[in-house]
Amino acid sequence: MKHVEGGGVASSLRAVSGIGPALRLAVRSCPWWLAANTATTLANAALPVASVWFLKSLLDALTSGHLHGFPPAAVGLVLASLAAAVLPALSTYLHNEVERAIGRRAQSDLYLATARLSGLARLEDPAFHDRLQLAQTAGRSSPSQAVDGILGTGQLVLTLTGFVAVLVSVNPVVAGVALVGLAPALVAEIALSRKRAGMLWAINPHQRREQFYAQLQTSIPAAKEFRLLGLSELFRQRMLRERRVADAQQRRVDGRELVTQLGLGLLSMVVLCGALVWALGAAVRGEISVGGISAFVAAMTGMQSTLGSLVARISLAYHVLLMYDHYRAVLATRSDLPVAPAPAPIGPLREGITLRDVWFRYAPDQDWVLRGVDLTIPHGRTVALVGLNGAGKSTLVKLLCRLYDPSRGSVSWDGKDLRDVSVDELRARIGVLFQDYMSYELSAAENIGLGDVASMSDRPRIHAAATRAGIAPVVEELPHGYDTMLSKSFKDDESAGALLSGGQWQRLALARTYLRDRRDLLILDEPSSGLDAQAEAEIQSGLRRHRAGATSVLISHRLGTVREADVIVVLRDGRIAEQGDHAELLAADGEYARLFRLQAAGYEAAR
Ligand SMILES: Nc1ncnc2c1ncn2[C@@H]1O[C@H](COP(=O)(O)OP(=O)(O)OP(=O)(O)O)[C@@H](O)[C@H]1O
Repeated sequence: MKHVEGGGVASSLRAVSGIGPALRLAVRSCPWWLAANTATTLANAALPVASVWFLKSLLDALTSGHLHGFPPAAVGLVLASLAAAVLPALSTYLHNEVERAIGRRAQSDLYLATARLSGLARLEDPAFHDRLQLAQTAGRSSPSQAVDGILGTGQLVLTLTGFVAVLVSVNPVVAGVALVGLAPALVAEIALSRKRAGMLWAINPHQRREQFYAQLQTSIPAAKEFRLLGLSELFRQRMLRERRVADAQQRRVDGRELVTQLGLGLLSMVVLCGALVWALGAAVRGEISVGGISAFVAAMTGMQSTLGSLVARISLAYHVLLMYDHYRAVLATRSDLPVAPAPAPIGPLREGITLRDVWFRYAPDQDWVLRGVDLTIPHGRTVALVGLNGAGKSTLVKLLCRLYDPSRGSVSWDGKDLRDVSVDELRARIGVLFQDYMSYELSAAENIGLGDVASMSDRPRIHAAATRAGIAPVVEELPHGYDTMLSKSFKDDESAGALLSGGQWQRLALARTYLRDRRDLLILDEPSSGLDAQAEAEIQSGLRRHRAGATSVLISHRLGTVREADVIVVLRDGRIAEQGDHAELLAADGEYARLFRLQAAGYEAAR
């Protein structure tokens, strides 16, 4: 589906076709508030014309001597003034309520849509990120602005019709000329809206980079290197450079807007002056009454300002719809992982997981990361993956979790291709500690409990997982034990914040993985990389017990950690270079033996 990037008639039509979905969203979000808001808007629309009409009747009654017409006109004028005093405030209140309700609903729908993207590829696409950023802003405000635009346009059209009716009753030709004279404004404003939407899309990558540089300068994780390496000035300059590029594009559109507005202002002045000259001439010739002159002048200036507002409204609504198109595009984004029409049930692992001639690259224009991998992970066994940096170990793990599909070949679970089973069911059977695990700015208990959301409040299980990962004593010493916030940004009086060391965070992440110990497949990608020697030894023995009889995949650069694995697979440049158990690989005297001796020599030399 092609979406609006700021130009072209087809994309404009697409944007306008967003009116229906925006209105449906509004109705679903808050039907009653919306109905009340619509009613006050319509009442507001009738007020200015009613006032002009009551004033005309009043003046005509006074000047013609037909005084029986005076009381109803006076009462009408008072009531219209009262309503004019009350309705705007009521309208603002209702409008804000509608805006909040739609914003909540739109935000919820947006994040439901992004959660449906079950793989990683879309989130790694920069163009998708640009769109997502615009969609986040547009999702919050555009649907309610679109409703505003429609209601506001309706209100102004109603008011305008009233003024035109008054003018036509005085002189139809002048009314027609005044209306036609202002048509160019609409065309020019719409063209400007399109330019502005296109500019916003074009500057998005610059704004994203600007935000990135800005956040870096105050981020806690970056603060040490920034201070030590003196990086603040470099990134401040880069931030400003991106800002200047974005500002230059904004300035160009602002300049165009300035010229257009000046031209339109001039045109509207000419039309108004012409009408006034006619009205004065007609009054001198005695063609219109005093009430008629007052109605004409009021209707003419009213029509001018209403037309101006109408043009601005329409162009704003158009701009909002162009932005809303990004929101619709995100909602319509299909998952990067095709969903099987009738997913096969996936049971507990009985035989094993098989990779058959698996080729994988992250994008068609990038190099292959895995090149024809054939591998079996038998049920109840531990398979270790080793190899140099960039060999493809973590990528293989991501394919096991179906975060990507292989570009060629297949991964199967007891013979069932992962593409044919439900991705949620598959992931429910896997426990993983990723190499780049998350450190959540939440309480210690939540950091562990997230491993199994259903057990978030199961304290005995959380304690058991923490004990197994060797982090329980540290957590118990924290100011509020398991309820301590592990953050300096979100602490409050009830949950004083504390920060952990790198190795302690790693143990906490391991505890989170242990909470999923009833799963069929356990994957540990560098589980002890940040741990001290004693901690590593404790973790090793814990892991040994934990893995006994379970199917697991273990990645580690410390070859001592993997020597007990049933099968050790050495990956080199995305291919399996060799596999076997520790003794077999040492006897083969290949890459593994070379790396193992290299590490052992390091320890020997240190003695
Ligand atoms: N999300 C990604 N997008 C594009 N390329 C990627 C991505 N992740 C990894 N790569 C590339 O894939 C290759 C293999 O990376 P991978 O993380 O699988 O290696 P690894 O064997 O786990 O390395 P290490 O031992 O350093 O953890 C690398 O060249 C890397 O640049």
